[in-house]
Amino acid sequence: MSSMLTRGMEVKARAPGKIILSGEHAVVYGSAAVAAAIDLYTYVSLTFPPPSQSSDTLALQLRDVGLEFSWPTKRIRETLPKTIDNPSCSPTSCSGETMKLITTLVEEHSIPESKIEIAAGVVVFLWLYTSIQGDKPAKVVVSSELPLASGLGSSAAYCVSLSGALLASSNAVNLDFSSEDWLSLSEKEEKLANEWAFEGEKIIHGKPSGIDNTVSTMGNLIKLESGALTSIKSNMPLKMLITDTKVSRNTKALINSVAERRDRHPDTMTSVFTAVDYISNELASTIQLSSSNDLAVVEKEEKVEELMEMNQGLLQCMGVSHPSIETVISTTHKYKLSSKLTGAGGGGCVLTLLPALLSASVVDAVTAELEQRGFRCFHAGIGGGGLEIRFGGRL
Ligand SMILES: Nc1ncnc2c1ncn2[C@@H]1O[C@H](COP(=O)(O)OP(=O)(O)O)[C@@H](O)[C@H]1O
Ligand SMILES: C[C@@](O)(CCOP(=O)(O)O)CC(=O)O
Ligand SMILES: [Mg+2]
Repeated sequence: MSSMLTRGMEVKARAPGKIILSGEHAVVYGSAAVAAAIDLYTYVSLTFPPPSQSSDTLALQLRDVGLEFSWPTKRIRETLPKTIDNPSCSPTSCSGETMKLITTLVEEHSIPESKIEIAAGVVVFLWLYTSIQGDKPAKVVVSSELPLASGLGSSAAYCVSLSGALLASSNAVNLDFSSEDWLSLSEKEEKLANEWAFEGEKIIHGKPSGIDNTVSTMGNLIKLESGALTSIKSNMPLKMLITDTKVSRNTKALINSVAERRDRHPDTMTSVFTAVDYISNELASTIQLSSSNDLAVVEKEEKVEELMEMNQGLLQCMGVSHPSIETVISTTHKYKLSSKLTGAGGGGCVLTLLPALLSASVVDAVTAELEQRGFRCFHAGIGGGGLEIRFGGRL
C-alpha cells in the first residue's frame, strides 16, 4: 500500500444515515436502542491544492444549504494557535475556550437567520479540520442524500464522513491510494473515525448517546446499551416506509426538553427509560437470527409492530411526538400498519413497518394518502455499509 497522499489528489468519504428502530432518547440515559444504517449517504470531498497552485485558504462548501465559507490560513493560525500547533489523530474534546475562538471564525461569515443551525456544523468542521490537519490550505465540499435535521442522522453522517476524509488524508489511515473503489477502514481506523465523529456530535447535540455516529461508521444493524455495542444479524426483510413530515426540528433542543422533563419527574422518567430498555432488548432478540428464535416471519413482524407502537407511546410520554407525527400514525393505522417516530422526534421522520406479505396496492394507497396530506414518503435499503473512502484523480 502506498503511504503518501499526493497533493492535488481528491479524497472522498461517504457515511450513511440511520433509522432508530427502538430506543431513541432513552439511549442517552443508558437504555438499549436498536439502529440500522440506511443507503442514503453524506459525501465529503477533500482536496489539498497541487504544488502548482499557491493557495492560502481553507474553503468549505456546504452544497445542501447553499453556503460557502473560506478562511485565510493565517487567520486560522492566529485564532487557534494551540490547536494547529499540535495536530493529532487522537480524539480530543473541544474545550469551551476553543469553541468560543472557533465561533469567532464562523461569525466572520454571515449565515442567514433561516439557516442559523448550520453554524454548529461549521464549528464541527473547523474543530475536526484544525485538530487533525492543522492549518493546511484545502477545499472541502459536503453534499448529502439525507434530509437534514429530520431524524435520519444527518449530523452523524456529516461528522463521520468529515472524520473519515480527514483521517484518510493523514498518516493515521493506511489505504491503497491507487485503488478507485470505495474502501473500508480497518477496525482500529473505524474506531478512530467514530471517536472523532462523536466529538463532532457532541458539538451539534450537546449530549449524544453515540448510537448515530457508531451505526454510521460501522453500518449494518446494531444495539447500543450503556455504550456497549452488539452487532445484530437478522434475516428478517425489515422493510420500512419512511415518511418525512417536513417539520424541521433540532435534536439538541429535543434532548434538552427530555432532560428537563427528567429533572421534573426523575423517578417516573427513569421508569419510562427502563421500559424502553425492555422494548429494545425484546426487539433485538426478535429480529436477531439465532437457533433459539424459530418464530415465523409473520409472527416476528407482529411482535416488532407491537413493540414499535409501545415505544411510540413512551416517546409521546417523553414529550417528543408532534401533531404531524400523530397524523402519520393515524393515517397508517387505517391500513393496519404500525408506525413510530425515528430519531429525536418533534417532527422529522416516521417509520412504518411494511410486512413482507403486504400487497403493493396497500403500500401505494397509504403512500398516496400520506403524500396528499403534504408528507414525503420514501423507501431506503436497511442495514448496508458504513464509512467508506475513495481516492479521486489528480487535479
Ligand atoms: N450535509 C450537511 N451540511 C451541513 N450541515 C449539516 C449537514 N448534515 C448535518 N449538518 C449539521 O447537522 C445539523 C442537523 O443535526 P440534527 O439536528 O441532529 O438532525 P439529524 O441528525 O436528525 O439530521 C444541521 O443543522 C447542521 O448543523
Ligand atoms: C434522540 C437521540 O437518541 C437520537 C437523535 O437522532 P437524530 O439526530 O434526530 O437523527 C439522541 C442520541 O442518541 O444521541
Ligand atoms: Mg443528529
